[in-house]
Amino acid sequence: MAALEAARSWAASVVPPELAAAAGGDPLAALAATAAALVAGLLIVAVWFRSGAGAPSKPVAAPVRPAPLKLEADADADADDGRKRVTVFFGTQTGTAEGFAKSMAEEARARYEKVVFKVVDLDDYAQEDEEYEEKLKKETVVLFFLATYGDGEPTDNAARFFKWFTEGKEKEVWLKDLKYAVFGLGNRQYEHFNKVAKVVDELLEEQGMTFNLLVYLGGKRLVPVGLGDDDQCIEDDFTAWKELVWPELDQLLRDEDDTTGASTPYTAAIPEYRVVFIDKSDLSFQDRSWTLANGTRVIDIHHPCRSNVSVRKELHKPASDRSCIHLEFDISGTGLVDNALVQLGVVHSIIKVYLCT
Ligand SMILES: Cc1cc2nc3c(=O)[nH]c(=O)nc-3n(C[C@H](O)[C@H](O)[C@H](O)COP(=O)(O)O)c2cc1C
Repeated sequence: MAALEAARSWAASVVPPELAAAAGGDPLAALAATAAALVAGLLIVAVWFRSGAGAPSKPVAAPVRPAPLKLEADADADADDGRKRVTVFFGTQTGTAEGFAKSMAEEARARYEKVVFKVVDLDDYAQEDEEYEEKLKKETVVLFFLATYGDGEPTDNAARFFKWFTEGKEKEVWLKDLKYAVFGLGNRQYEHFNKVAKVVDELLEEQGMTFNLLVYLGGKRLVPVGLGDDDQCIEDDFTAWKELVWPELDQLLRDEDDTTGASTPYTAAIPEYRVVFIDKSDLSFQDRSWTLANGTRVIDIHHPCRSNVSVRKELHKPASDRSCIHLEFDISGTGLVDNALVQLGVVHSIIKVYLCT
């Protein structure tokens, strides 16, 4: 008891009277409460530091392209079951080429149900340089989607392949059977527009040529290199290039008993259009649109409106026996789009159509 009294009188000398009053007038109780609060505070600080929240902030790493997801349809892509196979490679920095490669493969799977399409990051294709040759020898049809960066450089994930492919030894013998098509992703504002795609396309063609000339006649390059330009609309470039590729793939991938035909789910989903060529002087076609009593103009299949063709380009070379015409219709002023919104850039007044045979 004497010790307790001694402690209480020492506490009274160190604890401020207001604090002792808050603890019911007992300076020892006030001191105990203060010590408990201090210990609890220290514990909270210790836990906070352990959790890392109090650690000095680390430098933020540069964003890294997320690892590509393995597509479900790729799961059986390596199985040797006698099915035809197409490998779709991509070299990308910000994902556009990867997106195009996946979209192409997805559409192709619907067109050619019996064929295996595999989408591959060029970096993942081979761990060692020698593996590129080993694996490419087994390919029969490949599609490349390659972006160009910097001073005409490949993307990070295509750099190792590009170095090996451009600096490596002669490849003509094993390239002889490889059918290929290259789509480049670039921007015309840069000096080396689509350089990587152009180089890969040319090397593939050149390196197999000697052998091709000797052994058989037949192009290895399925279509001219696609030069996607994101200064304009790169999606349109991709669409136009695809229209050239499908007829070539039809020849390579369709079996004789294949009934899916070119009218695959993709084309079936597109509404049918009737193309009517009219003479400028034919006044009966001048205007069949119909205006309601309230002034609303009706435009439908029975009441078509005229629009001007602002662009007409044949995408095939003159030597080709096929045709793919890129048409652009300017529908401003037809009432199909609001001109004010067109002026603001909210909607487009150009409709692009590809007429291909
Ligand atoms: C920093 C930078 C450098 C680029 N350099 C080139 C170039 O030299 N040549 C070219 O054609 N395009 C160049 N481009 C355009 C890209 O290739 C184009 O945006 C492409 O669509 C990107 O594809 P990705 O998203 O698959 O990486 C460059 C773009 C950036 C941002």
